Amino acid sequence: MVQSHPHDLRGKPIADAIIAEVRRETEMLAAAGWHPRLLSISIGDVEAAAVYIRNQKRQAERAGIAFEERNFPASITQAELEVAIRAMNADPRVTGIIIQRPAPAHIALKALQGAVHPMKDVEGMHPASIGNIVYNQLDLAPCTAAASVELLKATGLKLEGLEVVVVGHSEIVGKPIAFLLMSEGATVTVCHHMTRSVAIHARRADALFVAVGKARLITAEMVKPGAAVIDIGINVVKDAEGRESVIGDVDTDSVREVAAWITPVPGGVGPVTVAILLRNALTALKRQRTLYETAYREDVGR
Ligand SMILES: NC(=O)C1=CN([C@@H]2O[C@H](COP(=O)(O)OP(=O)(O)OC[C@H]3O[C@@H](n4cnc5c(N)ncnc54)[C@H](OP(=O)(O)O)[C@@H]3O)[C@@H](O)[C@H]2O)C=CC1
Ligand SMILES: Nc1nc(=O)c2c([nH]1)NC[C@@H]1CN(c3ccc(C(=O)N[C@@H](CCC(=O)O)C(=O)O)cc3)C=[N+]21
Repeated sequence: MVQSHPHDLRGKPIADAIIAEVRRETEMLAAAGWHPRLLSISIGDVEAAAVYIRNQKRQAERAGIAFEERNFPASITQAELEVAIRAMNADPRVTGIIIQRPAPAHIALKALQGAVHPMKDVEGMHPASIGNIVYNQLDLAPCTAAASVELLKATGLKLEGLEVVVVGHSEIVGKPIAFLLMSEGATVTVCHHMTRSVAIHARRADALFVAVGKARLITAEMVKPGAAVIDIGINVVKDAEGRESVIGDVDTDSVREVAAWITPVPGGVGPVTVAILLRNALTALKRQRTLYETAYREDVGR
């Protein structure tokens, strides 16, 4: 068990609160005959994603959402997968589709994500969903990005005018975080591998988001005293005895002395990411219900 520190901004209580709220709503929907059900697609060896899939399944069940895993052989083609996804799109019993990473090299994940119907895009990764966050419609955002912003909100800091720095600009994490924060009124600086001095930018930040995938990239002297630090990185490292452990992108022990809040890894962004996925599933189900009820309104089609 990892010890909790006074400056730690823990994800578990935030995730639990989101899941409890989702459960309350799924129970009401189920009573009206609307049963949320997620399908998880994994391709080939699932070892690297096994922990996340297990967590997703366990939390989905707590939230009153059915969760089914479909593992396809590594030899499956892109076209065959797209056919399978289209069948899930057309199946009214499927609320949402999750495409687990990593996938074999011959699979183009972006094209697969694009094959998921936007109404069933619970991961918020379809180009239409990404486009919506640019247009300030934030309710089906990419899970990890939304989770990171949710953690910042839990500090109670006012986002309007807040100086925020995001390190990393990937499509699934860094860029969506920047868009979400801009929508909330923050002043956002985005750093990446060509940024001349990440340290100079990072030190000005009231809130620092780090999504790079490099262990201990962010050290204490790069952090403004009193800042909130949201560590999204997941890195497997070995100690001197060869024991493996998971750490983030932030040198947590030194940064804890400077920051007012820091998200631990594990136990920070990860659990909230799963909770947001489930909240997205609820959002998707409610939209599907509205669509159905609109299409079959009495005054339509007569
Ligand atoms: N907790 C969670 O739910 C999730 C955690 N993750 C973790 O977050 C991390 C980032 O994931 P992801 O965004 O997918 O990774 P990518 O590898 O797609 O992106 C990494 C980003 O970091 C930038 N970068 C690389 N080196 C530096 C550097 N020295 N200084 C500043 N920026 C740099 C890259 O810039 P450029 O493109 O210019 O090279 C790129 O934008 C990983 O550790 C991943 O495991 C990811 C998803 C979910
Ligand atoms: N399209 C897509 N969507 C994703 O959501 C996505 C992805 N790609 N690529 C990989 C990352 C990783 N990810 C995590 C989810 C949960 C935990 C999680 O639950 N972590 C817990 C437990 C970890 C543990 O038990 O070791 C924690 O941090 O405390 C972590 C990481 C989602 N990802």
